[in-house]
Amino acid sequence: MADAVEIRGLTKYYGKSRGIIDVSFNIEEGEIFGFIGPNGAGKSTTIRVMLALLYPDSGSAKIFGLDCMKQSREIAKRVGYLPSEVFYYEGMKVRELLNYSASFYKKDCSKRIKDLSDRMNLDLNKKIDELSFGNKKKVGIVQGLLHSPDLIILDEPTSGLDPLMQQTFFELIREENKRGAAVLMSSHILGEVQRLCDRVAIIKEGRIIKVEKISTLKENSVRRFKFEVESSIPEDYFAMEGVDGLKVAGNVHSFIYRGDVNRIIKKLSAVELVNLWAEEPDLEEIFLHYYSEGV
Ligand SMILES: Nc1ncnc2c1ncn2[C@@H]1O[C@H](COP(=O)(O)OP(=O)(O)OP(=O)(O)O)[C@@H](O)[C@H]1O
Repeated sequence: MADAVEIRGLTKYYGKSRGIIDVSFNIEEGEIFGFIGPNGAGKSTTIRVMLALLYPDSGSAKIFGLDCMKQSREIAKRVGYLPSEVFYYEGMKVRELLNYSASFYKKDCSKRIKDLSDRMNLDLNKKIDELSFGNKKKVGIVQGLLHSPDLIILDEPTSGLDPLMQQTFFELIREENKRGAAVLMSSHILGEVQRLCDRVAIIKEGRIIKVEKISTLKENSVRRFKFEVESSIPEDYFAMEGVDGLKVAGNVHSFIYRGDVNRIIKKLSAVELVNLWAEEPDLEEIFLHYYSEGV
């Protein structure tokens, strides 16, 4: 069975300026895949090529085994897309706009429209120009999901949604995923990628620097240790590979550790401890680590 997404060596320049360079990754069927990097890293460019809104200079992009350039019409029936910014014909009512969108798919989407709008607390009888930015975003979400797509592409989906609505939105995406849809979500907010995704591609200055399982990213990388000792220990006791940013305040020591946890536990076990905290850093710290090392 073909992967939901297969991107190989995708490169796109805007004139002389870099868009994306040699981007490759796969998304398996049923997977929730995160795409993270700061503004301008190349997330939207990659997504626009996948949707045939941009033509790449080289490389290939396939969705369900279909070529994104040559078979974009077939692909469109199976893909739901939420762009980072949504623009609408302002004169329309929400219901009219959604029915109009549904007419492209040649199937009855009325129940889905009602269910999704209820879930998102969206009033179908409002005029588009009466809606706030957040409510327009909700229209985009319903529009992207109303045909029960097999692949959902979300470009910075949560900007403009309040925290409660973000929660509802994530639940909705999880349900769509249980229904069988694969998901690609771009974001520069690591917390939300961490909450939702199975795997993540990290993009920096147009290039993929890492594709990793969220669980591996969290497990195999940095941990923050803080501990209180009974009596003072030599300052260089923890001068070992993997230990970074050692701070000592009275009897309380703290540092960031990267590497096999057993090594550091053995080292710690020889010290008389009063208290110990070992914290799992969030993706933000891990991400910064990758960035600072320029991996
Ligand atoms: N239409 C365009 N013309 C020229 N350069 C562009 C154009 N669109 C994007 N770029 C450049 O391509 C690079 C990648 O931009 P892209 O929008 O793909 O990044 P992004 O990761 O999606 O960031 P953001 O979150 O800000 O949208 C940036 O350096 C950007 O300046």
